[in-house]
Amino acid sequence: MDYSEENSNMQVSRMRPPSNIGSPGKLGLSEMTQSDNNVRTQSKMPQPRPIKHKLAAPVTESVAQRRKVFPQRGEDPYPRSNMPPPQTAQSITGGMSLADAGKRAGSSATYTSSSRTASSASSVSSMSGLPSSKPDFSKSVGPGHGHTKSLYSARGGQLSKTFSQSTRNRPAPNGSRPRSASGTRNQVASTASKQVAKEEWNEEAKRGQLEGVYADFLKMTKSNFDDSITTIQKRNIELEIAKQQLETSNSILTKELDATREKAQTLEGKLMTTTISLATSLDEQARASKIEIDDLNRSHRYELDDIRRERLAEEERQLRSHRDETHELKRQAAMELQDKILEIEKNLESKLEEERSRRIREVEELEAQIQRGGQTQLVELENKTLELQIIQGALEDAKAGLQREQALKAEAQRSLSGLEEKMRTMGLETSTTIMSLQSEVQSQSAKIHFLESGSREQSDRYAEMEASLREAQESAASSKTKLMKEETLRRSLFNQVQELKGNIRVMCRVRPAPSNDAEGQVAQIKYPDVDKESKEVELLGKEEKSSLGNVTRKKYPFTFDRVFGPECQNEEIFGEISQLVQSALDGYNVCIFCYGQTGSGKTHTMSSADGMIPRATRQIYESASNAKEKGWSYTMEGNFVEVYNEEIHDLLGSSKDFDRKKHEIRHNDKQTIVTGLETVPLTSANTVEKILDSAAKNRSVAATKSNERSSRSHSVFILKLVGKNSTTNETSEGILNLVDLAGSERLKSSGAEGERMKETQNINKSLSCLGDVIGALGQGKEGAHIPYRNSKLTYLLQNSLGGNSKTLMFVMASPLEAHLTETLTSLKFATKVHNTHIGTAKKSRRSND
Ligand SMILES: Nc1ncnc2c1ncn2[C@@H]1O[C@H](COP(=O)(O)OP(=O)(O)OP(=O)(O)O)[C@@H](O)[C@H]1O
Repeated sequence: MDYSEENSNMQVSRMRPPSNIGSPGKLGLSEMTQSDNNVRTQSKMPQPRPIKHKLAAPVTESVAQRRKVFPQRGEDPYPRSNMPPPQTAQSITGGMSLADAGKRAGSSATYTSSSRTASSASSVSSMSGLPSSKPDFSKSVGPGHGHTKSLYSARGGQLSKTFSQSTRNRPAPNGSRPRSASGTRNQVASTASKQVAKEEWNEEAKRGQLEGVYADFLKMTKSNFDDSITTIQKRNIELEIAKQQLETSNSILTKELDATREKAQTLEGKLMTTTISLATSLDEQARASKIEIDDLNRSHRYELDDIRRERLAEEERQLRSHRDETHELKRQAAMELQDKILEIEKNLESKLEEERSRRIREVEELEAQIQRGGQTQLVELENKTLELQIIQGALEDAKAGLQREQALKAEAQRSLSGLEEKMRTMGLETSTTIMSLQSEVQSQSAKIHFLESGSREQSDRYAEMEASLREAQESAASSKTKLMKEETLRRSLFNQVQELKGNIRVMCRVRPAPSNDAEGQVAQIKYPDVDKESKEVELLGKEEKSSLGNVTRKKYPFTFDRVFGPECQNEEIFGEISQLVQSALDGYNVCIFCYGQTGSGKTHTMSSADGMIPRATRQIYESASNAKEKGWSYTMEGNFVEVYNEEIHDLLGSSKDFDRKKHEIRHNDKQTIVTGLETVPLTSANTVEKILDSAAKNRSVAATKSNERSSRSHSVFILKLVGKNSTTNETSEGILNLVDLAGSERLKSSGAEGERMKETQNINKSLSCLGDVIGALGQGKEGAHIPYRNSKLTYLLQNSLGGNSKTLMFVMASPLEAHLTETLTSLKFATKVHNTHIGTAKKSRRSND
């Protein structure tokens, strides 16, 4: 390469060539090294191939960073650990500290590789004309690159050595060139300028000198070049070695990479196998787990089912025991209540009885006393009168005697005076006679006096007796009045007892089983308190077989005001209701009805020869006649009707008129009037029997499946009782309704069809209306609507059901197992009625006072 040629194209440097060319110092070598690097780049020296692609980037980054000045890179002068150590800088600056160098240069922020490069490049280019913009290999592999350094350090100490050498050979920064280098250069320049000044005028010499200088410079340059070439060759060798090392390491690394890849593949294979086996085992595990979960679920379900079953059984058991307990408690409470009521009743009854018997006793005693007193007094009076008469007679005799005596006395006195004269004449002989006569006169006078005093005593006694007789008569009159009052009190106390018993009372009667087995088996019916109060009845349901084969029977316990077993006769039953019948006489509206299915014994209880109707009328007659003594006189009249298919028929009329004659029910001033009815006055007890006979003939009887002689209508016997007390001027109006209801069996069990079905429907409708009326009355709301008008039966009984009346219901039960369902239905209905409390009854009684 011809450098002179090259220089001719270059701009002429105004700088004087260094005079000290022949002794190239460290600086010159250093600068050349930099230039050589550039030259090496120009001569297409093989660049060290980046080992890894990743290595290229940090190099560029390093270059870019190095191009920045400190202020651009921040205040930290050593942003990276690969910056040249301060010691190196110090050595470059000739023992001057970096801070000192900065101060001298006037800038503290020019210590950058780029400035160093630019300065060295420009100095070299200005001297050698080499382009300075070529890439600098040393920069790319220099110490500024931490990664590279570390890599190279790892690969071999030689390469590291080369780099450090390269670092050491690097020129100092432009602004802080070392004193030695600049001094040398200045010395050379001043020496040259002195020589030029001396030989200014000697051009030849000057040219020769210049040529010599130039030749020296060339020599120096050449030697410098040679040195540089040697260095470069050495460096080249080093680099070759480094390249070989790098290639070796590259091949090792490639091998390692291959091995690693193989390993990776193997591992991948293994991983795949492991993954597959794992997946398989996981699948198996999942399947096993699923099966296990299924098993667990199933067992859990079974357990749950068991627990649920157990819980249900437990709940049922508890419920049953609770129900039993509740029932027992209720029963006990009811029993206690009933006991209390019974006790109160008994107390009241006993008190009443005591009071009544005491009063009666008193009255009887009084009457007896009066009678006794009167009689004895009369006897006494008679005796006294007799005595008086005797005394009067005696008195008369005494008076006559006295008169006689007086006449005798007068005669005696006359004879005495005659005698005195005689005595006087006769002397002393007659004085004794006179004395005796005087004593006789005195005795006679005393006798007269006595008789006179006895007569006064007798008349005093007579007056006394008359006074006591008057007293006795007055006391008898007051006792009679008291007795009347006692009767009124008795009635009110009796009514109180009735009220305590309840204005709606329910009694149950179980009829006896038929003698033949034709009607089927007898149901199991128990009477738990038959020996005590006879208020309970318990039905045992049909046999039920549980899933475990246990045979059980359901118990149906019921409690009423009284329960009559099959052996009870009508007489005993009437004993219980006779007091209620008495209430009708006392002015109350009384309603007694029999309820129950067909054939359960309603008609037998109510209308048979010794049923409630004949017994009630008989009692009423008796009571009415007894009440006569107490001043009461009664008029009684009866009606007998039937309600059939919501029509009223007069049972005392002609059956032919049933369809022709329409009867209407009217309520007038709390009285019920049924138009067009035959009213029969009850003048004797036997009249009732005639009435019953006539009614029985007329009564609608139809054959049904349930009972061949079943009554298909409700029959109502109405007895009006109007009483008047002539003594107290009181009046009373009571009504006794004795109702024999139609059979209550359900439509389904009756098997009725056609006309019978219509009958059954109507019967059921009116019975259900009766239940509604009782239910509405039981609610006890003042002014509440009571659905009397919903059926003919309830409308007819309007004044005998509720407020102003006393009601008694007989629920009749059949003992047959075939009738168990119907019996239960009847008893349940009766229980509802029994649980109803109807307000206090009021008697229809007026006082004329
Ligand atoms: N307590 C009893 N003692 C004896 N026999 C009875 C008794 N109760 C009912 N009977 C008899 O049972 C049969 C049916 O009785 P009853 O006619 O009184 O039943 P019922 O309920 O009035 O039927 P229906 O609703 O059809 O009028 C009759 O033969 C009756 O004599």
